[in-house]
Amino acid sequence: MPRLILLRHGQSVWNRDAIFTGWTDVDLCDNGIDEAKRAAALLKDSDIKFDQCFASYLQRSVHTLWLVLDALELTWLPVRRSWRLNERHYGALQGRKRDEVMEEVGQEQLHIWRRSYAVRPPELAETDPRFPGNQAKYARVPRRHLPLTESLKDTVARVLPFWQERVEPLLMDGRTPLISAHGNSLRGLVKYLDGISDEDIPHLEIPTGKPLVYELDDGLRTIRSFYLEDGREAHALPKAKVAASTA
Ligand SMILES: O=C(O)[C@H](O)COP(=O)(O)O
Repeated sequence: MPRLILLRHGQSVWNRDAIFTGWTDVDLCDNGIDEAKRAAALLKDSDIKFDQCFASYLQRSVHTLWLVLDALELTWLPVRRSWRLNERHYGALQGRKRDEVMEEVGQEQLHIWRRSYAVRPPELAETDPRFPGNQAKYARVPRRHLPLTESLKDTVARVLPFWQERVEPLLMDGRTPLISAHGNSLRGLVKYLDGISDEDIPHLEIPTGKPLVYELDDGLRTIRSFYLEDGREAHALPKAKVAASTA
C-alpha cells in the first residue's frame, strides 16, 4: 500500500513571535528544534520507513528534515528541494507583527487574509527585496512563477504540479516519501488528498513538528490519514482550537 509522511517544520523564530513569515527565510527557534527531535523519535518508533525526502527552499523546512535524518541515522537518504513546497507567500504582510496588522485592519480582515481560500493579502511591488525575483535563490525559477502575494488557492496551484510530477511516480514505484514543508503548502496538499471543500479548508490547521501519515490505495486515493503522535485524523481539529491557533 502506498504511504507517505507529511511534516510541517518545527516552530520558527517568527512563528514564536507571531510575525507573518511566508517566503522569508527564518530559522527554527529552540522549541522548533525540540519539536523536530520529537518528530524524529516518533518516526523512529513507527513501522513506517521512508526512503526519499523532500524539502522546500526555506531553511526551517530543510533544518527540520536534517534533524530528523540525523536522529534516525539516515543522512545518506536522497533529499530533493522544491520552491513549490515553500510556504504561501504572504505579500506585503511578510515581516509584519500579526497583532499590529490586527489593530490596523481588525480581526475579521486578518482572518480573511490568513484563512480564506481565494483572497490574497496585499501584494508587494516588484522592486521590493521581499519579492523572490530579487533573491539569488530563485534565480533559476521562471519569473512568471514567482509570487508578489498568494492566496491558498494560488499555493495549491503551484504545489499540485510538484505532487503530480515528483511524488506520484515515486509512490507508484513503491517508495515512501517524507515531505518536510509548511503550514499552508501542506494545507493545500491535504485539501487535495482528502478532498476538503473550499468552505471547510479555513478550519484546517497543521501543527508544527507532527508527522502526518497518509495511506493510499493503488489509484493514490486516500484510505486514511493520521498523526503518528495520537492517531488523530488530519482534519479532525476542533474549530475552537483553530480559532485560537497562533502557530
Ligand atoms: O507564513 C507564516 O506566517 C506561517 O508559516 C503561517 O502563518 P499562518 O498561520 O498565518 O498561515
